[in-house]
Amino acid sequence: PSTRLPCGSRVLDLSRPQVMGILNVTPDSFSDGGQHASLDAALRHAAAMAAAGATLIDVGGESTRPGARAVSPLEELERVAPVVEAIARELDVVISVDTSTPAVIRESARLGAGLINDVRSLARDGALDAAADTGLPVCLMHMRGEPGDMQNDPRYENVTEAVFQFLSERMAACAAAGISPERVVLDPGFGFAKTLAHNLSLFKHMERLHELGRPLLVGVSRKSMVGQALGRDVDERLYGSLALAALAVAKGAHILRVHDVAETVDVVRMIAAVQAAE
Ligand SMILES: Nc1nc2[nH]c(SCC(=O)O)nc2c(=O)[nH]1
Repeated sequence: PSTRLPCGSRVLDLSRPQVMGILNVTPDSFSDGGQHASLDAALRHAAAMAAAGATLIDVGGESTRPGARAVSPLEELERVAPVVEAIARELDVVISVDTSTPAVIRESARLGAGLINDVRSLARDGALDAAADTGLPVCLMHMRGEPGDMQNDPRYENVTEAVFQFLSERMAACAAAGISPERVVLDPGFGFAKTLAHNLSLFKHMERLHELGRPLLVGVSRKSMVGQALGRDVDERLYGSLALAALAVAKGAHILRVHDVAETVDVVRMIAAVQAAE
């Protein structure tokens, strides 16, 4: 695939791995404890992540951790829009908006977002058209069901093949809606409708997804797969998250969605130093 990804007014250089900093603007986000609910705190956090080397900031107004309660489109818009507008004004980063809501997709694009990141792969009514109309790239991610029920005994014959098939189908749906494959980024959806065994197997066989011919985005930072594999609480998952970041880069991932930007940037730079050697 081309190593350049146009993201609105900016271009992302995917010839090297890019780090996407997570900015939760939800009152119940599991790892930030909703501390970024206020706009200036959110902007300060985004600025710190950009300074640490994040080239994308992922703004999410809906917590999609297992069991999270639903948020109304208006409430989601009120959380997200001011933050997108402020970051677009203040920072030189690609703004990714983590949303499934057509109104938020449209308004965020108008305010300067450069990437639509929908964990539901534009399944909601109007989402495909909204994303198509923005002209922005979109990240499609594998999930089954909803955050409220997705962890109720998920089963797969072969989880990697199921993810491959799902992403292939969603890319086709995008193409049919006028979103060309060149605008698509793919994501295995770690932690969404998957057991630990599913997450580990999917990670092990992640290279299979390169056969779809699109950049890969990987989000495993501080997730339960690290917690369950190591027996660590959410604020003790840095080392496990960095191990997975390194392995994802080794497996050809293009974008890493993380909480701990500075640490992950050093992992990426160290790997790049070795790969650049004679
Ligand atoms: N594209 C993409 N978007 C995401 N949004 C979340 S929210 C849950 C959490 O951060 O634990 N995860 C992901 C992910 O893995 N990929």
